[in-house]
Amino acid sequence: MLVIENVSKQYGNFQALNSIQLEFQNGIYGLLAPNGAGKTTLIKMIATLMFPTKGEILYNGTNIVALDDKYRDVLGYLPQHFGYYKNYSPEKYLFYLAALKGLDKSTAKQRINELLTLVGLEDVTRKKMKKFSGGMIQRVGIAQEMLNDPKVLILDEPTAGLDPKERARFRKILTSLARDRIIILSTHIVSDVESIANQIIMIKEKKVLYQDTVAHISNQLKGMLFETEVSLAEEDQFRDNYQIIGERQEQEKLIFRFVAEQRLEEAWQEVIPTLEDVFLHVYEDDQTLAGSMK
Ligand SMILES: Nc1ncnc2c1ncn2[C@@H]1O[C@H](COP(=O)(O)OP(=O)(O)OP(=O)(O)O)[C@@H](O)[C@H]1O
Repeated sequence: MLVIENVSKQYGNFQALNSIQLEFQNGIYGLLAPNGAGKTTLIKMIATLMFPTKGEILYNGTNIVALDDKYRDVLGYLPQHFGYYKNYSPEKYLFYLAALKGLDKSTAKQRINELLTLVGLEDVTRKKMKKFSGGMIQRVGIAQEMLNDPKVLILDEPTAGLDPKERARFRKILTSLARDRIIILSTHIVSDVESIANQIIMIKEKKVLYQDTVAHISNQLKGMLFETEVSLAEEDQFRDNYQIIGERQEQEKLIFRFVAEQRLEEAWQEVIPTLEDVFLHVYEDDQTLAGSMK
């Protein structure tokens, strides 16, 4: 088990995270927040690339800094951008990394074969990576992180630049890996984690706002989310009165999806809230969201 115990992080005078308290068991955790909320900071501390200003991170009860190499042996970390040799094939690249990690040749051979099959690259093991798509490179990244069979696998915005099909494939691979390890996936894209995460962690104003299941978090807006038709003449007033979460135009009418304390009009249709609705609701006033929606 991994525990983040009252962790704060300060960059000079700037506080990036404040009293973060989290617990991780085996399974997938989606760290979901807009850019700039502190995801990378948190992830770098879990990966021991940075240290908390206050508090500590414990793996099975011991501070990860004290565990040192023993912790790094069970850790896999895929950063936002990872370096690889374009002219290498995945097989050659993984052999090279396996040697650096001290795996013997026959263990490495078997493991690399298994991993390249797991990530669906078995037909291109000897092709140069310079010809690979973004999704294929990310799959090489996962294989690379899995070489030492980590018990804590951390991925920072791993789906950036992937198309929907590649994202779906990525989710499937992670699900297959989550049975016997902790997977922490940071993203600002709700659909990356909505269907696969056992728990979602949302950070707001430098603190943990939620650590809960998708269903429980979505329920936060139960009874408060509606859709209704609004004429163009009523549009401005409606926008002033309610938080609009989504909108579409149908013929001459606008259909708004919005939050209100309770149902005030017969015509309002109550709708079932999704994680995306809660995300948009929670981060509405967050200046960082503007950047993450680009
Ligand atoms: N080395 C640093 N010195 C000063 N401020 C920093 C440093 N690193 C990050 N920050 C600030 O801390 C805040 C959190 O940054 P962080 O990179 O953790 O956010 P994030 O949620 O991961 O966003 P992104 O996805 O854009 O990386 C931001 O306001 C950022 O400007």
